[in-house]
Parts: sequence; C-alpha cells; structure tokens
Amino acid sequence: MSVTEIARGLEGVVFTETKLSYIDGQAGKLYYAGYPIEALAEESSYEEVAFLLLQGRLPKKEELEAFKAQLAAERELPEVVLNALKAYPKHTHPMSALRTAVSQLGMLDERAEDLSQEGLYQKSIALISRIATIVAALKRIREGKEPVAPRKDLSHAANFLYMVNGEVPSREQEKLFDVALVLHAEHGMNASTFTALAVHSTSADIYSSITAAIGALKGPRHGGANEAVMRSVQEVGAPERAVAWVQEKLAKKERIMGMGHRVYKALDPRARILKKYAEIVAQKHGRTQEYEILTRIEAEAGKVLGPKGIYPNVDFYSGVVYSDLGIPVEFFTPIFAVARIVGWAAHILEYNATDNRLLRPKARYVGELDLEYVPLEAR
Ligand SMILES: CC(=O)SCCNC(=O)CCNC(=O)[C@H](O)C(C)(C)COP(=O)(O)OP(=O)(O)OC[C@H]1O[C@@H](n2cnc3c(N)ncnc32)[C@H](O)[C@@H]1OP(=O)(O)O
Ligand SMILES: O=C([O-])CC(=O)C(=O)O
Repeated sequence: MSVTEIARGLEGVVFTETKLSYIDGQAGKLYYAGYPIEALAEESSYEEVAFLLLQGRLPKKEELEAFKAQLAAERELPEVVLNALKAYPKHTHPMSALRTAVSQLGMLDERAEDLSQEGLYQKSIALISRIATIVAALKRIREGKEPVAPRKDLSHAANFLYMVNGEVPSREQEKLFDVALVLHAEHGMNASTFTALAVHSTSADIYSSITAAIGALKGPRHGGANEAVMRSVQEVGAPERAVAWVQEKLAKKERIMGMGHRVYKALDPRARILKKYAEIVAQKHGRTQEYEILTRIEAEAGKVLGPKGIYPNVDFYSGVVYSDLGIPVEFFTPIFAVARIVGWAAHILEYNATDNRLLRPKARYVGELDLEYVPLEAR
C-alpha cells in the first residue's frame, strides 16, 4: 500500500471487519449486530444489548435471565478499591478517578493476563458490572456520603440509579436510564474503541485496554462532549441568549459542543431518540430551561452548520436526561463509560478471535536525513 496519501485522523481507514455495528453516516442510521437502534432503544434492555454484542445474537428468555444473574453476581467491589476511591483527591475529574480504579482492578486480578476468549469474556462481565459500581460510589463519595452497596435483584439500570441516589428508581426512571445505556453501548471504531484495540493488539491485559479507552473517552472531542454541552448550557444561562451565543461562537470559529461527527453527515439517530426523551422529561418535570436552550442552539447553529453536514450528536441531548435522573454534570462522561464498556469489550473479544494483528500505522517522514552529529560542547 502506498503511503503517499495521508489519511488525516485515519479518516476512511478500514483495518478490520466487524459484525458488531454498522453506521450509515449519510442516512443517519445505526444498527447493532443488524438490529436498528430505534427498535433496541424502544424494546430491549441494556443487558439484552450486552448479550447481543458479546455473543452476536439475541438471547432466549432463560439465557437472558442467566446473563443478568451473572452480571449481578459481579457488582461488588473489592474492599481495597472502595477504600482507594475514598482516598482520591476531591478535585480530580471522575473520569481520571474511574481510569485509576479500573487500573487498580487489573492489579488485583490474579488472572489479568489470561487472554483466552473465555478469560476475556469473564473479565468483560465483571468490568461491565464493576465500572457501574465504581462510578456510583464515586458520585456518593463526592457528596460526602457512604457508597450504597449494589443489589442483585435489580436490573443494571435500576441498580445503578439505586447506588447513585440511595433509592430504587421508578419504572419511568429505570427505562429512561436503560435507553441511555443502550444508545451509548457501541459505536464502531470510535476513538476510545480504537484505543482499546490498539492496546489489546499488543497482547496486553484487558484492564490496560479499558484503562486506555477511558482515557480516550474523557476528551471533549469524544465522550467528554456531553459534559461540555451542559457547560455551554450553563454559560448561555437563558433561552433568549442562545442565538447571540451561537453567533458569537461561530464568528470566533469556535466549535459548538455536541455537534458534528466524523461519520454522521446527517442527524445522529441517537440524538433524535434522546431529544424525544429530553423533551418528555423536560415537560413532565418542569425542567424546560436546559431543553429550550439546546433546541435554540441546535436551530441557530443548524443554519450555518447544517449545510456542512454538522448536526447534533449523541452528546447533545443526553445531559438533559442525566440531570433529570439526579446525575451531576461531571458524571456525564463516566456514565458514557458505564454504557460503552460493552462496546469496548465486544470489540476486544471480536478482534481477539482473529489473529489479533498488531495495530501499527505509519507517519510519513518529512524531516531531514543524514545530518552530521555535532557534539554537545561544539553546538
Ligand atoms: C460520542 C462522540 O464522540 S460524538 C462527538 C463528540 N464531540 C463533539 O461534540 C465536539 C464538537 N465536534 C467536533 O469537534 C467535531 O465535529 C468532531 C471532532 C466530533 C468530528 O470532526 P471531524 O470529522 O474530525 O471534522 P473536523 O474537526 O476536521 O472539522 C471539519 C470542519 O467542520 C467544523 N466543525 C466540526 N464540528 C464543528 C462544531 N461542533 N462546531 C463548529 N464547527 C465544527 C470544523 O471547524 C471544520 O471546519 P473548517 O473545515 O472550516 O476548518
Ligand atoms: O463514533 C464516533 O466517532 C464517536 C461516537 O459517536 C461514539 O463513540 O459514540
């Protein structure tokens, strides 16, 4: 392959095959393992989607029950990790804390280096459950409260909200959070998944891959955008200021967070679904201010950015939903990780089942050659 053409940002580079998800960026469509995202968001559950992505097919009823029980059995954190979470500095970003805690889980796992399919699968199940427990515990500790121990009888979504708020959520809250988890579970070769695979392709342990993926997700150009969107909403302050704010931002050539995507050149289908739920909760719970600001930003920015194929992405409306569920802004990106661990793990399992070829692209060298080395004292 010629290296004369540079794929900036690796755009358009295809390095492997996958059956996990398909994005039609022009049409704004997303499928997990062949199933349209709309149907999965409406009718399935996070556990069912996790099974689908990890095993490549939808579970039968008894298989789903067994899978749920397996996840529930892994929810508890080792005491030493819980104690460490309490000792983290309070100023640290929760994504940094999560990254550190997952790395610590890796140190504690005596079978961390087991790269067999079965070993990776078992560790994936544990990570799906424990990342949720870590994030919920961090949120409680930040508020000066004791972490709430997980319950085995609740769904993944309900248990998470229970650990966050200390009370069992309503059916409506559970469904709302479950939809958010389903929508964030998987998205092809995004930056954090690619990072996870780059690390995995060196035959490093899965904790190293997931720790690195969390680091990649943290950035505001990727998962960190959901927090940045809510910071923008706070900066705008009131719906009537949204138009002027957008105009000023665009005049300064600054980016509107939560808009634009490397693959979608149409509206992200996940944003469409989240907008619908954001509107419902905003109306129902009288929290229309944030929603109004966002719809005005979308409309005003759309005039300039729409013709360039820049529309809201998954991060644009998710914050309205999270705020409604009692989740603070700095925990929006950790929530993304709580969901995306499934996609990371599924891609690791899928790539591991191939020859796990080392990911090693090239950069075109544009420097000089054969320079004469001048000793330090002679320069
Ligand atoms: C879960 C996720 O990761 S979804 C993405 C979350 N990230 C964000 O929401 C952050 C804001 N968006 C962005 O920064 C970008 O749209 C990205 C990084 C997501 C993808 O962008 P890319 O495909 O790499 O496009 P790139 O960064 O090359 O930008 C192309 C052009 O569109 C413009 N553009 C892209 N996004 C935006 C935006 N949100 N606001 C204003 N202009 C934008 C760029 O300024 C650039 O303009 P130029 O050609 O005049 O210089
Ligand atoms: O696909 C991407 O580049 C980013 C994204 O939307 C995601 O990871 O969900």
